[in-house]
Amino acid sequence: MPDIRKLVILTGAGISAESGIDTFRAEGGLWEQHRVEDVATPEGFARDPDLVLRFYDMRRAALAGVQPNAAHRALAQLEREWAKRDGCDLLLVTQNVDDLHERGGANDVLHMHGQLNSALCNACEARSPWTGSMADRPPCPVCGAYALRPDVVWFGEMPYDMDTIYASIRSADLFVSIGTSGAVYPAAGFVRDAAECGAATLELNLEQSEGSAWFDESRLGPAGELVPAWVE
Ligand SMILES: CC(C)NC(=O)[C@H](Cc1c[nH]c2ccccc12)NC(=O)[C@H](CCCC/N=C(/NCCC(=O)O)S[C@H]1O[C@H](COP(=O)(O)OP(=O)(O)OC[C@H]2O[C@@H](n3cnc4c(N)ncnc43)[C@H](O)[C@@H]2O)[C@@H](O)[C@H]1O)NC(=O)OCc1ccccc1
Repeated sequence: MPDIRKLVILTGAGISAESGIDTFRAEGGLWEQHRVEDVATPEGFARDPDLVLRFYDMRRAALAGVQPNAAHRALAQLEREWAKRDGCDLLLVTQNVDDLHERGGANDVLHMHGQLNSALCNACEARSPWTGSMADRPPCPVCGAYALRPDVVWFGEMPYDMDTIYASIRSADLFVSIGTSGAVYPAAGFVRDAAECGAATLELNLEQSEGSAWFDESRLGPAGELVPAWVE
């Protein structure tokens, strides 16, 4: 990648599939087990907060039983190499709320849809590292209010750090998408934004996605094989 200086990488649930984390739309995936409207919307939280808090407690607890895979580790290695190259920028943005990029060795990961290991207080808006349960309604560690919610972006809510993401996409030489179905916006629109700003675009995915037509190149296969091969 000699002529690439500005690189943006977007990841989705597919990069964590080989670690044993359910994807969303696969057979038996998360959205088959739970109605999105009930567990991943502000309205669902208002209607039945216990159901939502238990849903995220279950996913948070499951994190302890999984490990990063070769794809996570390869991106961490790329991050280290890229940091040594003068005038080169790498933005690693993920839709995933798991912590496998960081446990795979990556330091600078932008979680545009939030993180399971973080609590958001609806009273003081503080964010607190969180690894335990939230269903037993603990108080906010900052203001003491009983108003904690999972620090994740639900449908209808604005994703995090969109200005940073769009600024990087606008100046990118290469946009790479890994393990995402291209079904959820605004993330699903990034490839089009990048292409319109003149970036080359590459997709690494198990199968064709809803956005495949927008990529210059699509390599199909498991991320655990495709990503280390691409990074090499
Ligand atoms: C369903 C969809 C049509 N709806 C939306 O997109 C909505 C509404 C909307 C907005 N704009 C639109 C435009 C058109 C239509 C609709 C909309 N979007 C929103 O509400 C967003 C907020 C969306 C975020 C919701 N929260 C999530 N997650 C956090 C919670 C939680 O995790 O519980 S979304 C969640 O689902 C998405 C799942 O997608 P994937 O990660 O791709 O997973 P999926 O299972 O679908 O696919 C896996 C892929 O991996 C591949 N794979 C599997 N195994 C492997 C393997 N081993 N190797 C490689 N690949 C593999 C498979 O082949 C597959 O392709 C991810 O984004 C994930 O974060 N907010 C917003 O728009 O705010 C206003 C706004 C306006 C302007 C600008 C900014 C904002």
